[in-house]
Order: sequence, then structure tokens, then C-alpha cells
Amino acid sequence: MIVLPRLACASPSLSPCSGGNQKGCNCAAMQQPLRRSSSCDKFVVVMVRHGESEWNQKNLFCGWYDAQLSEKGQKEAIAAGKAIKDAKMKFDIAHTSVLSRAQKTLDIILKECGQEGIPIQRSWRLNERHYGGLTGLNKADTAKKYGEDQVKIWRRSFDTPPPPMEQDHQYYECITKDPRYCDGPKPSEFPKTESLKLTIERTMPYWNKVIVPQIREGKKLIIAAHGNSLRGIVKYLDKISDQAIMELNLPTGIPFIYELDASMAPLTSMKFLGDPETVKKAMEAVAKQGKAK
Ligand SMILES: O=C(O)[C@H](O)COP(=O)(O)O
Repeated sequence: MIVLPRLACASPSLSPCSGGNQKGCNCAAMQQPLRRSSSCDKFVVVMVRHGESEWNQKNLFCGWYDAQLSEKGQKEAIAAGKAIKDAKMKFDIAHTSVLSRAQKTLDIILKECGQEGIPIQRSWRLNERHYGGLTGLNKADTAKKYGEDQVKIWRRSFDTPPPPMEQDHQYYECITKDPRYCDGPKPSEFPKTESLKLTIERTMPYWNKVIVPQIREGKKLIIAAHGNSLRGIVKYLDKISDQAIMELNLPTGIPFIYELDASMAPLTSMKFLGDPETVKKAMEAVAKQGKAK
């Protein structure tokens, strides 16, 4: 297990609770009325980016296109499930997006750790960021055409979205008419492209209204989602600056743990259930996907 060094924060996190309800504890939980047990409890939530998809393998911008897991991605999910089983982690509820690659990753993980029966909640709000007009393009070819700096801005900047997906785009119909979106987003909210900022704006209502109340109730959660919807949650939890978040690349299929205090401030951030060298290499490989070949 490794704990990544904290990325630069725009503002410091709340003081971590040192445990117990001792005198002088200044954790923000002391001000929270909605507590079931002692104010210095630690809440654990596990997150995982889906395993490698067929479009990851081909190095294509994927976004809301419903790519399937590759064989390697399925193996990554099996390894993730084994790591969770070895760590003896138990869950009450699972959350995932409406995209197959995240759902399949979750199914494999739960099967592997013997927890298939738990309730699963799915929401488009946990989807990958919408890659707009870049959807379906090869990342390295795009870097060759527009330059690596431009591709890094499209992939990793906080508030510059890729060009929008127009109606004549090859994947416009199959994404916008997909029945999995009959419960939302509303046609007026349906994204044509998303920056990380826009992704955070649609993911955080789900975090705050659905996930946080369950965590506060003491439920143990696993969230299987996507590189950028999870980067958004991580940015919010760790108060990572708009600049520093550009350097965070989440690896596929390696679960990571957050320990939160009752105000949902991290006591421990991004503790990966994986060998440190493997995690580092996997993160570097994701960063490199945007380099021209
Ligand atoms: O949608 C995609 O292409 C990937 O899942 C995430 O891509 P990124 O690492 O280029 O943001």
C-alpha cells in the first residue's frame, strides 16, 4: 500500500483528527450534529478508476462513448478485487457510472472479493468527462496535429473544455440517443463537451447529496468510476489547486482509499492498494498517452 505525497493545495485541509474524543480535539466533526457515534470517527471510502478499456488500449479519446473493458482491463479488475479481498475490506453499497467499463470493473471486483450481492447505485453524474469533438480521435495523432501542449490543455487543464461535439459528429447520435440517459441529464443539460470544472459541477451534487449522507450513516462505500470524474472528487477532497490538478493522472484498475473525518475532510488521501512502483509507472503511462509518437 502506498500513500502518495499530497499535491499542492489551494488551501490547507482541516486539521486531521488524532482519534478519540480527547480534550483539545479540533476536528470539524465537533460542529456536526448528524453523528451516530463519536465525533472523531474515521470514515473509509474506496475509489477505483475502471480497468483499461478497448479505447484506452487504442489510445482514443473516449469520454461518454461506451467502450468495453479490454482483456487487460478485466485482469486489472480481477487484481483489484483480490487486493480488496486481501485487505479484508467490506462494503455496504457500491456506486458507479452508467458506462459499461466502470460497471463491468465493479462487477468483477465485487465477484472477486465475494461481495456480489451489495446494492449498486448508478449515475451519469459519475461518468467520464465528455470529451466533445475529440471523442474517437487518437490521442497521439491529436498531439501530432495540434501539439502536445494543446492536448495537455484539453486533457488536463481545469477549465478549458475540448471543442464541442457537433450534431454531425460520428458518435453524436449513439451517445445522445442512448436509453441509459432517459433519467438524465435533461436535454438542456446534456453536455456537448466538458472541462474538469464542468465535470466537477455535475459530479459533486451526487457526492454531496447521495454519497456523503451514506458515508455519514456509517455505510462503507466503493465507487468505480473514471479518470476525470474521480480526479474531480479528489481535487475537491484534497483542495488541490487548479494548476496542481493538471499533474494528476489516475491509473486504471488500482483501488485507492480515502479516510475521512466527519466533516468529510481527508485524514488519509489516495492510499493505493498496489505496489508503489506499479502505481507510479501506471500513472506515468496515462500521462504519456497525450504525447505525439
Ligand atoms: O475518456 C477517455 O479518453 C479516458 O478514459 C480518460 O482520458 P484522459 O486520461 O485523456 O483524460
